[in-house]
Amino acid sequence: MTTVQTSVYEPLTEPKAVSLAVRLGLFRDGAPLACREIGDGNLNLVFHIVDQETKQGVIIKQALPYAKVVGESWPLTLKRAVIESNALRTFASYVPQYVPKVYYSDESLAITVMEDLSRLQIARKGLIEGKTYPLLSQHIGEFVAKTAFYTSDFGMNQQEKKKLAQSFVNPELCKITEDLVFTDPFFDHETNNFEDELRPDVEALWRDDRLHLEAAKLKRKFLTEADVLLHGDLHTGSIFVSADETKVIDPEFAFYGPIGFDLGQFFANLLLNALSRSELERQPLFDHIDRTWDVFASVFSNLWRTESVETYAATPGLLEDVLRHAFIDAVGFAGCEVIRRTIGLAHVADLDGIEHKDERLVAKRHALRLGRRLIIERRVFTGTEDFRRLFAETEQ
Ligand SMILES: Nc1ncnc2c1ncn2[C@@H]1O[C@H](COP(=O)(O)OP(=O)(O)O)[C@@H](O)[C@H]1O
Ligand SMILES: CSC[C@H]1O[C@H](OP(=O)(O)O)[C@H](O)[C@@H]1O
Repeated sequence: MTTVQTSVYEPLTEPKAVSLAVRLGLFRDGAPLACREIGDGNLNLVFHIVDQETKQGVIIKQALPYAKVVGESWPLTLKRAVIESNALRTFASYVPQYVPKVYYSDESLAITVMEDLSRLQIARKGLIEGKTYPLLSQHIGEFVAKTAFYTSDFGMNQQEKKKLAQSFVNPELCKITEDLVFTDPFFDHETNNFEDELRPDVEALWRDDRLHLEAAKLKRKFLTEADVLLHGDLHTGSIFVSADETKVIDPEFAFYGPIGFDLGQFFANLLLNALSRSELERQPLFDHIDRTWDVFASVFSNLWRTESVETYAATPGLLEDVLRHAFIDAVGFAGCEVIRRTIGLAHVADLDGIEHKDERLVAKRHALRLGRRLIIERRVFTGTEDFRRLFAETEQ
């Protein structure tokens, strides 16, 4: 991986980002450059630098030595920038059409210089505006199927896979997910954040032994199953989209984990958007869940049958077993994500943006019932149509 180490770390400012872009020769000599810090995520700085004449831009993303959303009291490794640029390059070797081009990265400065995707829109924003994006699920299904297959023990040399997995050991970022997705929301923890009116509903979750057992099994999978290279945070805020193009960004949580995790996060964020919509406007979200799974299963199965490097791949029943477990796990992981985005530290604009408080509380209570049953009843799911059924059953 071509990540260079040149300078001493310091957080960039807009003028310093411009100087860096000039020093790196990213623009023609004398180009009139404008720069804005546009980061709206929880962790990093993102500088958008544009040549005002040609309108061509680049993105310089820089990790801070702490989690931006909390501040310096939450130190966080700068190594996540290397993980992010290496993950983008690894994904690009399988699905270049679905990730931004990485032009340059520097480990000491914790920066990734990449393609400017401003022509597209962040999927979460567009979905909140009611857009539907007909190709989103086909593209994400293919992205997940190809990256999962080609980084698995069935799609690559098994010794090389172990080395690749080593290079993506990502303990600090995984710990964030272990805590914020799988643990804190299920207990009375200081990171949780919810409206006072939800307290009785939340306390019921904290007392729910059955839920705890199933959440614990899912967390154990996340901790122990080094199956495929995951994006690790595949929510709709990590996807740029238009009517015909899809690009996945922000894989700083990448690591080797259970195959169903990315699918589960994506399903959950579609469900969170559905929770913010009226009944008549929800169908496109469920259609996206159907299509994501169908495309994933079909592309993954085709690769398994035609390109597998593992002798046992042809064993009748094995592929079906892998797909079945990926699906069940995805349902459970989706449940954890729905719950944590409702009462945990990091919320989503889909729910928090519901202006009328009573409506917001109705949607959030629905989210908690839905998340709980996704976790507990994941094994009785026979297909993606069960998301519709459970969504309707948990409405009241
Ligand atoms: N390649 C890109 N092109 C254009 N805008 C980008 C690009 N990458 C990130 N952004 C902008 O910066 C925001 C935060 O980026 P993200 O990678 O999600 O940061 P964080 O890691 O802090 O969550 C995105 O929501 C998007 O608006
Ligand atoms: C303290 S990190 C909280 C939350 O933020 C990350 O998302 P993003 O980088 O896209 O803002 C991730 O989902 C973490 O769980």
